[in-house]
Amino acid sequence: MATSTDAQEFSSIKFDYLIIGGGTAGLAVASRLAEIPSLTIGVLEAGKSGYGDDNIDIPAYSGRALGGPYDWHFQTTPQPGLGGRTLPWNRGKVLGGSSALNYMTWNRGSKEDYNAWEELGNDGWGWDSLLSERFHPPPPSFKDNHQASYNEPNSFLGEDGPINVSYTRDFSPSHALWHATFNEVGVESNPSHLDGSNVGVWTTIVAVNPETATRSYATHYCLTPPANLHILTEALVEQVVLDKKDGEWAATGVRFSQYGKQYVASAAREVILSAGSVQSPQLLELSGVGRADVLGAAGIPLKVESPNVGENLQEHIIDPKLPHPDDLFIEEVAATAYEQYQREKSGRLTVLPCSMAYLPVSKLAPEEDVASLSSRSQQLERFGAEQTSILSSRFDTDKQLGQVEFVFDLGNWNPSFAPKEEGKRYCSMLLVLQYPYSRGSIHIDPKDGPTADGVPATAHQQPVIDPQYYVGPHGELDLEIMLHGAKFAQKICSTKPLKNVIPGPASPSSAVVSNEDLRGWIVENTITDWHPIGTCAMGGRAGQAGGVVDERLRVHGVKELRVIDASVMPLHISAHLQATVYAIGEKGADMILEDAGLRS
Ligand SMILES: Cc1cc2nc3c(=O)[nH]c(=O)nc-3n(C[C@H](O)[C@H](O)[C@H](O)COP(=O)(O)OP(=O)(O)OC[C@H]3O[C@@H](n4cnc5c(N)ncnc54)[C@H](O)[C@@H]3O)c2cc1C
Repeated sequence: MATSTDAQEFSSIKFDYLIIGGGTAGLAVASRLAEIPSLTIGVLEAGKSGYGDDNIDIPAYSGRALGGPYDWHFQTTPQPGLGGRTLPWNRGKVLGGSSALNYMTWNRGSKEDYNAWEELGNDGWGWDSLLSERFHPPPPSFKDNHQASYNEPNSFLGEDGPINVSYTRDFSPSHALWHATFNEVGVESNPSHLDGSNVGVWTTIVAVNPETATRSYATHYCLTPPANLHILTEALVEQVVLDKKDGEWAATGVRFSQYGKQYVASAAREVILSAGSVQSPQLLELSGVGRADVLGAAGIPLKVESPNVGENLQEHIIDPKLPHPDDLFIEEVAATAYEQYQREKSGRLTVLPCSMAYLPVSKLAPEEDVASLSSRSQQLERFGAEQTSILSSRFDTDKQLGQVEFVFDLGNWNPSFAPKEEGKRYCSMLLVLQYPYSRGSIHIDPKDGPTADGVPATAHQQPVIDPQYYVGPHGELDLEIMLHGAKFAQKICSTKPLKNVIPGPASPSSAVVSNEDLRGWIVENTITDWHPIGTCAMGGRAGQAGGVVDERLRVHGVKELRVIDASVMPLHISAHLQATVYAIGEKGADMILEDAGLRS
């Protein structure tokens, strides 16, 4: 893996394009731009390379890197809607970014999710094949044994590309019960869940290369970088350098620090911000682009007033339910599992959560409740006519969109749950809200500056992350949808064949019966799904009044500066994010090359 930590040498290079953040989108952009040999590309990544580390590579070890040296260790502010709790918000501080930390699930939203972005005036962002993966089909017997089905021959899966996706080699014993249980309550298996509608029950594919049985992630875009691609690690970008060109602000480079020393690197063509949904808005604000009140309070001189920087934060949220498992677990012998993994690339260490189902609220709640939720969604004032119409149409029964996701996994996913019985093991039924109404924000913290000496807030400090979970009329709607989801999850856990191995509820306990109690349990147990978006959103027709970047991802009010990462999504999608983020990276790189006249 050819990266460098030589900041002195890096800052002496004359770059055409500089990319801030060597994460999921950033490395996709960098490697695509570097395909043009006449261009010189630089990437600055705050973390180290974790290439070859078992805690990143081995599928069943996913989760181990959370809270360790590859994590930014972010936290939300105390959330009134969660009883005052703060939530840890893990993000990857490592080459590959959050794609090195995630749980490897690989899926897409429904067709309507992307079409909604286009309907807002972001031309070119509708559902049209954006394939960035190389799919490895399983053998036919495997498909039947594990209900691992995808649509042939018209599958919307890539056949080329640096990211490899496949079915896991082995499955948890619980997966054999998953489809049948949903089928029993009338939910059909969906063999084409990647082709534009994810509604139904299915077996997910994952970002794992089956030949090596290891995680396939953004670093694989740049394993052997060409000579014109320079990747500097352990370099924290502190600011985008903005200079006046022909009377307008333009990005000309970045200021960064490494091991306590300050440097500048310059870009002749463009700077690209790919620091993710938490730090792309932070860096815009630190560079003088954002809300006047936020920048003023933190001591940052305002260059471009942009009211939506850091606003519009949307997050998927999880409620982990924990039924008692009976005989699902097989005895774990760690050393044997590791040996088997090394020898055969199979066994327990290749297992990931794969049991998925996405359902519309109309499958979870009585008709009158769905009508009431739809009507409440139309009365929300915040979103404007276009967004309100898109959001409320998600309750239409003919649309069949996956408003709530259900995932089953062995193990305790609930950090608030302390098992009462020593040695007792649990499994988790996760329910995940896909189209949240709650809107939060991420901003630089006025507490961090200006100090008494006039030093403003810096990139070394954590921004204020305030997702506003379950707050106000928007949040109440989210809570109601989660309530219906939680009841449905209880129904699934008490339906055969899953019921046969779950003797009874653990959390919520059997004492939690009324809606009121269940709402209380949701408030106490909701955690992040690590899917923040929207903080530098595409504004569509509304322009800067509706977002931060235009549909070609150019920052409003600043020339030669783009944002390319999860933060540009204007509305949430019903899916895990990485496939879409890679697609944003690939599409963003195409746009850069087209706009520079380097590709038609
Ligand atoms: C724990 C976890 C589990 C997840 N599970 C799944 C899953 O199973 N499936 C799925 O599809 N999605 C999952 N996701 C979501 C998905 O991984 C992310 O949405 C996606 O990777 C975000 O990509 P990004 O390019 O926007 O940001 P990132 O990949 O986070 O990249 C941002 C990069 O910028 C760097 N950076 C930030 N600030 C600076 C700075 N000032 N200077 C220099 N560098 C900087 C960061 O270190 C990082 O490398 C998960 C995410 C997490 C964290």
